[in-house]
Amino acid sequence: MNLPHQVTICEVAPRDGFQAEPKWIPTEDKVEMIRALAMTGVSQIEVTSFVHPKAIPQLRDAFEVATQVQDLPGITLRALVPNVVGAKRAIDAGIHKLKLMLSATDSHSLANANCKVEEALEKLDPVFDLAAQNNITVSGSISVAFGCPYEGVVPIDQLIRIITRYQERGVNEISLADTTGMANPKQIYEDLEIFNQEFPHLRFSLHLHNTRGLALANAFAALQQGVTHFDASVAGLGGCPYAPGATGNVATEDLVYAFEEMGIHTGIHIESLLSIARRVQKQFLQNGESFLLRAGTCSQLHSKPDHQEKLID
Ligand SMILES: CC(C)(COP(=O)([O-])OP(=O)([O-])OC[C@H]1O[C@@H](n2cnc3c(N)ncnc32)[C@H](O)[C@@H]1OP(=O)([O-])[O-])[C@@H](O)C(=O)NCCC(=O)NCCSC(=O)C[C@@](C)(O)CC(=O)[O-]
Repeated sequence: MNLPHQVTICEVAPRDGFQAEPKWIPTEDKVEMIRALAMTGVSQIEVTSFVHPKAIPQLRDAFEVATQVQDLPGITLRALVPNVVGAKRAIDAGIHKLKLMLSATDSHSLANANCKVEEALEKLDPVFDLAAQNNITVSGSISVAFGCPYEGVVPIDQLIRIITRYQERGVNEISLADTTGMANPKQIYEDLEIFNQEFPHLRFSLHLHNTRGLALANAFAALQQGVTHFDASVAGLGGCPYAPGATGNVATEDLVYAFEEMGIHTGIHIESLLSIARRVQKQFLQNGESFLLRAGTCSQLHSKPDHQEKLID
């Protein structure tokens, strides 16, 4: 089977994972978690979002968080931005890569960004110019790309229209988001086949939520279409508060484990990640799911049973 040998995973727990957490997480705890994640071998972390503090009160310390993690070596610091106000703050805070917030449907866009898709796209226009002036990388994104909790199936033409707009603005990478876990592997495979044909020079990445347990299968389908960039969230934290029924992202440890077992290199140390996941699970409320937290890795099963160890002692 023709699969990539290496993938890049962007850890999104500090943004997607925390954004809907109702209890205030002190800035120093957020910074500490980002620092711990940076030690796992991950190369990109979405550290926060620069959105309106009334929309996401938990991330109102975005500037402080971003400025306090500037010293992390070799880590691309990414932040989600919905418009030029957020982009300017993100750049001032030292963010390396902007991920643009955009929905595929008017209903989700109205709920999430207070305007329809066309207007949201227009609001992104000055972001491209600002990013270019500051030499900052921009990644496009499309929420509810594989199904919308308000409108159901999203016509492929609508996705192609949005991707075309991104391409016209010089975007090279587009993150396709399955916001409420409505995608299935066949759909992911077939949609990506079309996008790869229509946009051979664009890189598509996947942002999967595990709402219906299909995230790993969807990731596998994407691999078969050559996708090498994925988002994931430690302990499976996450969910968009403006998408009814949203639950956590695919757990980073599950994705890393699945890839590494297939011989696909992630660069991420699974045991370090699992120790963070255990802490996260204890510390935060979450609606995510992590199979590895429950079952451990297969190599953990190879340790001797208790009674044997006693006999040996
Ligand atoms: C988009 C807006 C800002 C529109 O909100 P709005 O009220 O329509 O904004 P506006 O442009 O009319 O401006 C109103 C005021 O807000 C200010 N403002 C304007 N922009 C910003 C900003 N960036 N940061 C701080 N302040 C801002 C602006 O300066 C102005 O201030 P005033 O002049 O009245 O004093 C708002 O609806 C918003 O912040 N939405 C964010 C919602 C959100 O964060 N959702 C979760 C993330 S998306 C997600 O989870 C999906 C994803 C990415 O993970 C992928 C997936 O799974 O689908």
